[in-house]
Amino acid sequence: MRRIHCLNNISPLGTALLTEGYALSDTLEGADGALVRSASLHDVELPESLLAIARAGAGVNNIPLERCAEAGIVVFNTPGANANAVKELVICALLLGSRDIAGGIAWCRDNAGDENIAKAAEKAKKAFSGREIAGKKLGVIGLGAIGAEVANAAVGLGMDVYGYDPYVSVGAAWRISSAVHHVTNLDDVLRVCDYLTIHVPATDSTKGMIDARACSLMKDGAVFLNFSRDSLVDDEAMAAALSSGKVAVYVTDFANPAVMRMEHAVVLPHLGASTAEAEDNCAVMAVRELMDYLDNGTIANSVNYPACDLGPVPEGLRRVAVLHENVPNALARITNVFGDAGVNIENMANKSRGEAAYTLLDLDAGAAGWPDDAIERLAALEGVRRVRVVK
Ligand SMILES: NC(=O)c1ccc[n+]([C@@H]2O[C@H](COP(=O)([O-])OP(=O)(O)OC[C@H]3O[C@@H](n4cnc5c(N)ncnc54)[C@H](O)[C@@H]3O)[C@@H](O)[C@H]2O)c1
Ligand SMILES: O=C(O)CC[C@@H](O)C(=O)O
Repeated sequence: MRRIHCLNNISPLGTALLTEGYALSDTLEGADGALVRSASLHDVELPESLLAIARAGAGVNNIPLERCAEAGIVVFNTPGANANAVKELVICALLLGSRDIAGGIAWCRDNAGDENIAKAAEKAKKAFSGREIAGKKLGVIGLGAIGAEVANAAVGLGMDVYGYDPYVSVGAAWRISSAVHHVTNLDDVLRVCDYLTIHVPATDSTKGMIDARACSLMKDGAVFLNFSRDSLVDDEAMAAALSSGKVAVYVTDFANPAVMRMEHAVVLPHLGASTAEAEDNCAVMAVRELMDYLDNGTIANSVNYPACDLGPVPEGLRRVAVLHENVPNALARITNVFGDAGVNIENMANKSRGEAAYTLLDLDAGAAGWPDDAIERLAALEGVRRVRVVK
């Protein structure tokens, strides 16, 4: 029985896909796989039993990717599965940053007991007037699953869109409307746009990307949207930019004590992916990735190991999966273990990604029989992180 532990609430549409041979487990201890959303695993001890973690979502900054890779734990995410949900909220945020909708709603609530509220509203409304987004310039920083959708939707709303992403994938580039201006320098986007929205992952290199210098380059009265992660924006710099009027409104999906003190910040409690549809999509994709890895050794959409796929295990063969370091001679050492034992390698795949590598072998032991010590010998090889008989 394979045991799966959910570290957050995961849509039942996903967990219902767990077939015979799988069971949900109440604890991480003893689990083969884990499903997670935003729970932080940085300070969590990961049990020896754990083979894989699937993040039902895009951002993986809550998971210690390197520690997992070294321990032979494959981490997956679900690219694009919640992009539409985030795009829709970003469009809403563009409007929240343009019209004082939040102020207007608060005024109505505050005057709920006034019998003459209709008349009073006509007088009060000038305090909440705004501007239209059509015809304005929008800068989209990061053109992956979400950024590309935001850029295209904004074009549809009549905005003049500028996109910046030095690492854009070919697939994402194909999805971007030809009306989006391609900008190769972040400073240029910051300088020309009335609205800016950031859709890059939170990593060491993107931390504080929107700092005092970036804010100083923005147009006076720019509107900045952050639906990626709070670490991308230097809170002190943003507070100063809001106080001086450099930034008119900061709409962020990430509540923290610093942003709660900022005047002109519109703060949401991480609602970007909180739709039934996105939660279902992410859960279904995460469970499928986890099961395909546990059942067949297939890796698709991992963020710490290379993609690798030999399909379902052929009848009569034994599949062995080896997670190892990407070092010279690793493959020869692995295949020698079976050559020495007279086991035929019927099919094989070997892929690498940075310092990590993965080898899948479909084996036929034939008349010689399965060598009892093969797994121990593989596990003892230099640079091998984990060996598993998949089937
Ligand atoms: N608010 C929410 O609920 C919510 C939901 C989903 C995702 N997110 C956040 O949004 C981020 C983006 O999600 P996605 O699905 O679009 O991911 P994605 O991987 O499809 O896209 C990220 C893009 O950022 C680009 N990029 C990386 N570094 C960059 C840099 N320095 N400058 C410009 N571009 C850079 C990459 O090339 C890639 O195209 C996630 O990492 C996550 O943190 C938040
Ligand atoms: O699970 C969530 O609610 C948020 C997910 C989101 O931040 C993501 O990175 O996909």
